[in-house]
Amino acid sequence: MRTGIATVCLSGTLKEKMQACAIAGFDGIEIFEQDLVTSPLSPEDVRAMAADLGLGLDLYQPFRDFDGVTAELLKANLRRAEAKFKLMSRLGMDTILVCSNVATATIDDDELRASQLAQLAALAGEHGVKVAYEALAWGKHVNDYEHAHRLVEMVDHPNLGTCLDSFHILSRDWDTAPIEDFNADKIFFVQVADAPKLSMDVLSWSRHYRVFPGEGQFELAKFMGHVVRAGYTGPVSLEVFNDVFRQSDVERTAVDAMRSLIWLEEQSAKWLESTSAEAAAGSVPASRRRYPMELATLPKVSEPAGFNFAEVKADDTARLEKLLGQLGFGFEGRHRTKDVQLWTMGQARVIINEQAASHSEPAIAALGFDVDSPVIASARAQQLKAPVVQRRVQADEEVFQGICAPDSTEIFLCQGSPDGTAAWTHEFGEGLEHPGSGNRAVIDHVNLAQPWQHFDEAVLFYTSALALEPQPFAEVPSPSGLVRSQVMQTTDGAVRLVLNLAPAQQASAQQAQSARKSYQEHIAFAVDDLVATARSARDRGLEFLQIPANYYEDLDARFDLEPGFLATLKELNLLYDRDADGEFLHFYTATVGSVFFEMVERRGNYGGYGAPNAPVRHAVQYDHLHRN
Ligand SMILES: O=C(O)c1ccc(O)c(O)c1
Ligand SMILES: [Mg+2]
Repeated sequence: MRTGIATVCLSGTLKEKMQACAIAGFDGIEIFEQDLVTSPLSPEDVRAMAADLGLGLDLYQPFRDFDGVTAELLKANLRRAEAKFKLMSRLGMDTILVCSNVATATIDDDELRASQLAQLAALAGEHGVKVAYEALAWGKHVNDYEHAHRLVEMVDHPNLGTCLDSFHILSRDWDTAPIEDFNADKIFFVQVADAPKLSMDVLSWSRHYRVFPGEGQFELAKFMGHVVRAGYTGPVSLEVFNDVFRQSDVERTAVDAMRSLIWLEEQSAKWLESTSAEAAAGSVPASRRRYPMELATLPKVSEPAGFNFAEVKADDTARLEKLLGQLGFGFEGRHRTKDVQLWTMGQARVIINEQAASHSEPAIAALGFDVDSPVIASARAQQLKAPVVQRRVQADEEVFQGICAPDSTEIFLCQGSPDGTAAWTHEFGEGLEHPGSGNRAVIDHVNLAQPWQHFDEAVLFYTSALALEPQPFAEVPSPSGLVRSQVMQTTDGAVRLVLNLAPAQQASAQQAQSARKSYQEHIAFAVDDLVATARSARDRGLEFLQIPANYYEDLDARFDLEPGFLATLKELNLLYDRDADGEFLHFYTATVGSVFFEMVERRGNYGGYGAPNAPVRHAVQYDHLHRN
């Protein structure tokens, strides 16, 4: 698959964008007119620079408001087009994108449109240029890709084809299956963009909220599958208008973009395989049909089987130790060579890193996941451009495969074991009898704070590298703003990550210096009997997050709880939720540095996180932060 990206996706000057695209490994780019017009580089400079960088200049765009106009306007439009064709010859480019008319079209007549497009194609032919006609979702008369394709077929000129842009097609919910029957020679270009499903006017949605494939909710593998089956072999190019990406670090965004295409390529191959197997079921055995477009695949991984460990950092290590002890964790000792401690409760393993926490580091420094094959999982992540974590290891210590997540949490791919134990724990606590409390517990979920400019990147990272499935996101009200919360989990719920986009902080001078510190992160542990766990923790002096009395009144109103049970919840600062599948009890500890813990009990098949209680938690924590 030939990969591409439009310069409009990125921040910086044309030169910076081109360099970042080359570093990220793109085959080619689309030059957005604005980027050229505002550049000090001459067209010849751009052409030479692209050649030096090994970047193809695959598409010049956009050319607007050409078709369906009066004879007078057509003349002016053809003149305007010819100027661009001449410019393209200096750039060494051969394909231009022409958008369906959104502004100046006054005549809604396919015969007229076809004759005007035919004149454009003839002129383009004289300049060796190919015109890719694209139906914008908000085009005045042409806003459906099949309509654009029909016009191209009517004109039937070798210099006129269509551009398929997934956004314009999927935002309108058009069926993508008819693409398969398109004549591949008439598809000149393919643009891909994903987007969250939003209800707003489609132009605003398109210009501000597009994201890279895998970061939104469109069925892009299916779209691409149809394109591949049509026999298309040209560039597959990202065209993502996004307010955040346009102001983020250019090289980093280009890598995120490249990751999305590598992932999409694999997903498209999978979609093709699964749908051709379906079609062939019962008749000929499913053979892998070959298509003219070669689709690369990645090392295959299945979902992680569980959390292997979580590693936390805080300035006040002693307070962290105290908190874990009060929760019922046992101290398993220090590492033989590193400044870390191991605490366990059942199969929940927490490492306290005693190195001073820097303000730019996340409170949850590392997470270990149980996978079938750490080497294969690591190879996959690296092919998806995940940076590798370098950690010192001694000769006799377990070597972990580590990769770095976008929020700089280190992700370790660990060998899972059938009984849930971990071999590396022997490196801790020489001479110590293992004093773990014997209570059953596992890491239930981990809540990670995401810097606002890397949220979408994180969703794609965990989807593509770790095979977690993004759930529809929620917005949780908190005193400092709405917190966007996105659950990423395995099908069986054994691994659940909650990504939180913290609202911009109204930072005091001190907080501004340590912006990261105001993002809190937490680890939740599941136990069998939450009330008993809470009572023991209280007896050991645990500092619970104090829940306001109003909460319990509201709880009673909503659920009509048995009075004794309600009194127990209130007495122990427990939170409660119930849905059709089961019940959920949980409590939170006070925060140390920027990390806190949660204890949960899931009853029945409750699969959520106590979302209705999240605003209470945020409000109480806010109160604490601003009181101290
Ligand atoms: O928003 C636009 O105007 C616009 C321009 C060019 C494109 O290829 C496109 O998809 C949208
Ligand atoms: Mg487009």
